[in-house]
Amino acid sequence: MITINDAISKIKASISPSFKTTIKTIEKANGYVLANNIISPINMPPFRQSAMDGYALNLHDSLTYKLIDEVKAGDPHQPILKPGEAVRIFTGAAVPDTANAIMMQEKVKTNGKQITVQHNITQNLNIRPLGEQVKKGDIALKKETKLNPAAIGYLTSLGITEVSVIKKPDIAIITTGNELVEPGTPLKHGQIYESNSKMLQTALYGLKFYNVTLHKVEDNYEKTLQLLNSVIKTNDLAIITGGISVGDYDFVGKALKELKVNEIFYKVKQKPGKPLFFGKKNNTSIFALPGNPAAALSCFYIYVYMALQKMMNRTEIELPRKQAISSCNFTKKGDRPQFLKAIYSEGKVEILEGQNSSMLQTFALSNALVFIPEDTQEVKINDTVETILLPV
Ligand SMILES: Nc1nc2c(c(=O)[nH]1)N[C@H]1C(S)=C(S)[C@@H](COP(=O)(O)OP(=O)(O)OC[C@H]3O[C@@H](n4cnc5c(N)ncnc54)[C@H](O)[C@@H]3O)O[C@H]1N2
Ligand code: MOO
Repeated sequence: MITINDAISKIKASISPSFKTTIKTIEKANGYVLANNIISPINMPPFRQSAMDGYALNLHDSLTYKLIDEVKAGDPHQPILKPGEAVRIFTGAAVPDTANAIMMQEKVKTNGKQITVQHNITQNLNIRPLGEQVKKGDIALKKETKLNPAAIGYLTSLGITEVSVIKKPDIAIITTGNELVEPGTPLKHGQIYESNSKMLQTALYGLKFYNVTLHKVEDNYEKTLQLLNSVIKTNDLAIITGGISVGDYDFVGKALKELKVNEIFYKVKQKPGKPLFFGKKNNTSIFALPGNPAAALSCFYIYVYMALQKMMNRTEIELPRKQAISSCNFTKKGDRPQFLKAIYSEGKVEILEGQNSSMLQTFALSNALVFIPEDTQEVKINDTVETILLPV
């Protein structure tokens, strides 16, 4: 049995960022990481652009100008201004080459075809220069930038419609157990509804991993072997739940051994999630999470989350941790370090009742896990505790 820190270090050391790339249309690229530098195909702005509604001027020594024309946003024409001439102009419109400043209309008095500006102005005032944001041929966004809505807007403003990004992993969720049935079927004695697959799929979707397939297998060694063999070959990540403990019908460990999955660790000194397995075969990472639903989800957030971030080459790979003030007392049973379902708000955290790893009701109310280290037995009101914020 290894420590939590060892387990975390081993996962970090065994997963390298994925270099598989894929092309995404820009509207589907949010959350992806760029596989290459994006070179701007145009200047942005593509022309000298007015930043104000007002008057474009060809500056001269007097404050009075002769109004000769008008340019609206989108107009293609370029009036030619002599010194002392002005054109009416609007925000976003192309500034004529012969104009060298814009005066906002609030600071201009008009009198028919004559206008008077309130004071002298400097060259290029209120003109957004050609290529001010990015120049044609320059790097618009660097390789490894994670795309967000602003990036999608920015790249679209450059006329870009698709991008090459790091492919997100293909993920298989495999649930195991004879007792598991789909909701919709009445339960026979001894059966329960299978819930881990939907729970983990939802957690993955919440993290924007959508290439997820669901598989289930009964407690049968041959079938487990066959299924695991095929999903490991065709996915970047396999998340198995159940069948990893020591019971006579827990076949996952035996099957992984038979398939020559390289065991990186099995069993972590922690509660919940003691029988956690992590291994690799070729480039596929394999987690076998305990079947108990709350244990499976805790392990997902503490370990699988990190593996996913590492695959995506992200810098922040663990969930954020905060020191928080406990609003309740808690006594730990046993010496395993514990992750406790909790509600965090504004620096305070409440450890909830109902921490059993088979129970999800408490988890459903939680937005955090409080970490109690091995050497702490007791938490008292107002003690500071380490709190992991969940992405919920
Ligand atoms: N003799 C020992 N027994 C157990 C130990 C041990 O150290 N010695 N460890 C216990 C701990 S801790 C855990 S956690 C569980 C893990 O067992 P498995 O990973 O083999 O999981 P299962 O036995 O298959 O299932 C456990 C529990 O979870 C329910 N389950 C399983 N899959 C699902 C699912 N997809 N949806 C909903 N519920 C699921 C299953 O029915 C069981 O109740 O082992 C302890 N035993
Ligand atoms: O590790 Mo088990 O998760 O305590 O129920």
